[in-house]
Amino acid sequence: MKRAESLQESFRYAFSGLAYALATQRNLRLHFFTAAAVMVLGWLLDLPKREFIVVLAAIMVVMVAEMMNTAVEAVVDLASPRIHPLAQTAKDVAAGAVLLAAVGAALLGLWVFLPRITSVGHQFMLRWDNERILTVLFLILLVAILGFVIWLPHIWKGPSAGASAPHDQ
Ligand SMILES: Nc1ncnc2c1ncn2[C@@H]1O[C@H](COP(=O)(O)OP(=O)(O)OP(=O)(O)O)[C@@H](O)[C@H]1O
Repeated sequence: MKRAESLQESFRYAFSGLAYALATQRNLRLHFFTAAAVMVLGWLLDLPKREFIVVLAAIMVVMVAEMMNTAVEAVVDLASPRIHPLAQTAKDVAAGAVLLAAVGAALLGLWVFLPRITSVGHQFMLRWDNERILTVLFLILLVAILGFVIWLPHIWKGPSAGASAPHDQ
């Protein structure tokens, strides 16, 4: 069995897992883009810190659930490449966990944002007038991160890239 020999190596494997999930799982990328949009909205609306943290936590829960779902799919495909009721249960329950997290996050998002949504344009102009450089830097950073996430599936050559592990499901 392969083991991480140092903390640095453990982190490298963890980042590799994150990159793998982002490169191969369309749903995770979708969550990622939704999260980016929600963050921009929160920033534009000057969301109070406490609410921002709660929204961020909900986003994290959805992403973690999606990654756990990917891990479950990989393990199930490894342990039971053939059709089996238990394999179905494992995959369905993992998918159900993602659904639950996503519905919870969506409800929380509506609760936090809906009352404020009408003032988005006005808030953007205010930000633009008061913090032009910050706004530009923030948007550039965001576009760079999103560009990287879009580009990742085309360049991904990490572990099990060619294997029959879950791919863009
Ligand atoms: N080995 C298996 N035995 C029985 N049923 C399976 C098996 N593999 C998949 N299934 C069924 O097919 C469904 C879809 O499985 P799949 O591996 O394609 O995941 P998915 O739901 O498409 O992935 P994602 O969550 O990434 O969208 C599962 O939820 C399960 O009901």
